[in-house]
Amino acid sequence: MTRSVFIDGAVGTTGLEIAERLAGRNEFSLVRLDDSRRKDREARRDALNAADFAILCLPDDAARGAVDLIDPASDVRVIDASSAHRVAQGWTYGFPEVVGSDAVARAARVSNPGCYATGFVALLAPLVGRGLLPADWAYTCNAVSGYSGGGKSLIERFESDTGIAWRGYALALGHKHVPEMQAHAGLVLPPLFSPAVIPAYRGMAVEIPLPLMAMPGASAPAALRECLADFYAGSRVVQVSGEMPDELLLRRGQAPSDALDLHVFGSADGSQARLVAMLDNLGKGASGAAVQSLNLMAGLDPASGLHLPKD
Ligand SMILES: NC(=O)C1=CN([C@@H]2O[C@H](COP(=O)(O)OP(=O)(O)OC[C@H]3O[C@@H](n4cnc5c(N)ncnc54)[C@H](OP(=O)(O)O)[C@@H]3O)[C@@H](O)[C@H]2O)C=CC1
Ligand SMILES: CC(=O)N[C@@H](CCC(=O)OP(=O)(O)O)C(=O)O
Repeated sequence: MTRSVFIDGAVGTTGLEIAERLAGRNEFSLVRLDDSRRKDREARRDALNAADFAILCLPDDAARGAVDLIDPASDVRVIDASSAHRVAQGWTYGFPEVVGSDAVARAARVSNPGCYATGFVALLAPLVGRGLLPADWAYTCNAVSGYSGGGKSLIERFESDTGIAWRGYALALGHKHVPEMQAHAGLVLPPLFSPAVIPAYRGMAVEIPLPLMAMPGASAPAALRECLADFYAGSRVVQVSGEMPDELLLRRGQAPSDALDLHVFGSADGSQARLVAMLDNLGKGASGAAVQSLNLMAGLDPASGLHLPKD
């Protein structure tokens, strides 16, 4: 059976990468609006209501507007790549490894996790959920992202001003991922989140420093690593490193990847740890995650069409 998929925002950064992952697959047929109609409200309304699946690759306000265009009688199932619905009632968080594959497979409305939130939630949700780290700690998170994370406008900026070596932002501490980071990691307090952009197109590192000696009831680094390895055992997307490499590198010109690699680094006496997630902001951080959810919703192998290391 071939299912129709309408990507609203198909010529944006995320939309193009989703189309690339679906190209050549006969389980899906892509519905396209030509350039003159891709922002036409009526054309979009028709396409949204007629498709089996709609994937919204739009700015937040436009994504909310797209959902408003859907007729309550339409059978279309929606995956929203924006941050509009990540803590909204009636939406399933599209992180099957964390919320369960069945929940995503059944859902009519799926909200794709934010790229930074993917790393943060992947590291903390199992550890807090299984009681190895306290839910009521004031967590901090430092992260760097490739500039494609900011969509067309940031790509244009970094590619025209090649002198930028580092761009700190969200300095007023109100980054839009904080609500989903708190909610889906199961935290009492919002994390203090410090993101930055580096002059690489894609790739990101998300780090959570842990002063374990001060954290009530916190487990030792080895136990944290074992818990994550057990939680993600069998996943083809999420890998937990069994070792502590001397360094972690993001490279310019990195190939697209839908993998998510997790690391636990601990001090020799076990009193401190650094949790680190490495991923492609356009892969498991956006388009790869959307395709993984689409596969599950269509009853297919969740890894179909994904860029993953060979087994
Ligand atoms: N880039 C990333 O790493 C990630 C992005 N996301 C999210 O995915 C969504 C898309 O982001 P991204 O692809 O990066 O953004 P881009 O800016 O690259 O693309 C957005 C696309 O949406 C189109 N668009 C804007 N308004 C409308 C509208 N009213 N109707 C139809 N099309 C419209 C734009 O058109 P035009 O080309 O004319 O500007 C553009 O093609 C955002 O919500 C973003 O936050 C999520 C995770 C990661
Ligand atoms: C580098 C950069 O600007 N990144 C984006 C987040 C990318 C992402 O995950 O976007 P969504 O939340 O829309 O899914 C930002 O910080 O706003």
